[in-house]
Amino acid sequence: MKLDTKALRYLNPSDWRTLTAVETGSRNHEVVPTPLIANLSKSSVGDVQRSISLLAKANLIAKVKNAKYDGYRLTYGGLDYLALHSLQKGNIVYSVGNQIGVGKESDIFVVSDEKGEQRVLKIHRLGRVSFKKGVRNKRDYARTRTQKERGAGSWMYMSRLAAVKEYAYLQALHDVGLSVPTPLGQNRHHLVMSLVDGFPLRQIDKVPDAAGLYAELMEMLLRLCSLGLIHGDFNEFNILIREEEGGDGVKLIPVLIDFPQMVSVDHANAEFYFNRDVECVKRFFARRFGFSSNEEGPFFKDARQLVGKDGVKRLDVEVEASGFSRKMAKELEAYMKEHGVDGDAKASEAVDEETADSDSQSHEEEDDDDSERDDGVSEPVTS
Ligand SMILES: Nc1ncnc2c1ncn2[C@@H]1O[C@H](COP(=O)(O)OP(=O)(O)OP(=O)(O)O)[C@@H](O)[C@H]1O
Repeated sequence: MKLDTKALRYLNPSDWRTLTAVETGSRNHEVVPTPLIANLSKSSVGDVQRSISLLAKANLIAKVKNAKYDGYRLTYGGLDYLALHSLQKGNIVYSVGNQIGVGKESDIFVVSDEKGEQRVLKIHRLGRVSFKKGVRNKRDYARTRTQKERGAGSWMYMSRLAAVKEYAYLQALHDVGLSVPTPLGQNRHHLVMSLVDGFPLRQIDKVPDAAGLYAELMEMLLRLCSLGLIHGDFNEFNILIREEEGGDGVKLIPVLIDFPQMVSVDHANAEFYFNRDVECVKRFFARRFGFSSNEEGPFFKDARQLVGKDGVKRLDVEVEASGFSRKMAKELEAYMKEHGVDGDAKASEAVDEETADSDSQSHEEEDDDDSERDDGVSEPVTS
């Protein structure tokens, strides 16, 4: 989805208040009635009318005729503006540059701060799939939705949860020195992190020391486990490789970038996810680099022993306490399950030698037409 920031500069305070009013009103209104917008925005009637028409023209809000009354709803563009505006006020983002990634559930942009330093803006867009197909719209306006559907079930809320989750893990992992981008800020469904100067492992054809890199990735999985976490989507799409000059030549450093499925080692499906992570790396190294380790494992039962060993912090517990609660985790998980969101695990499994070359592209194409994702990776336990 495009992020057209043109109007960002010319919105005046009344426009921002009006946009915020539509957002606030959306919490309990499918379609926010115009008088409510006026009321919430605390602007004069004339100002509100002007702002509404400007916001509608810029596609930040959309007019909806509902059976009972006319009103407006916030668009993804409008929510983007509110998030960006807050990130700009917090001096986290100054300007928005090129889009560098389109995921199934997110868009990635390069942004810069005031000094021109480049950063990455990741915008979570859960629910975009149903929007595209109009499924959700039809459902939304055909009947009155329950409170749960309006609030907790909405794309806005779920996208925000996904960003809160990613940011909480990013912070926790960064704090303990795991190789992840530096978290820089989060607002609504947006999060900002440092730009990693590297490429997804997926795009790398040759490595000087496959055994070394493999060992490092397994080490990372075990380290995560010792911190109480299972990645759940640990694969060549979510590991960036950057080069670092060292005394003995160039070293390849893996950086973990995406944790849509991160779960606690105590999660009912922890073992399944752990094994799948291990298998993903094994399969990729065999296929791409012709490397297979002589060692079996690592096994979950051994990895599980590492949890909390030598006083290591449990990040699953910490993250839960830090703002991404167990209730939020459950809501997000249920939503992702319902919508067939399952990271890249299946995509990685499905690709064989023939398609492996043009992969980054095929991954994107897949994102586009595979709208109703049905990854079908069976999980043994439903929690
Ligand atoms: N911090 C970063 N630095 C550099 N590039 C990044 C960074 N974060 C993401 N990218 C780029 O954007 C791409 C998509 O990122 P990410 O995997 O986080 O998005 P996603 O929406 O979860 O994708 P998908 O759903 O397809 O897995 C990455 O493959 C990488 O090329």
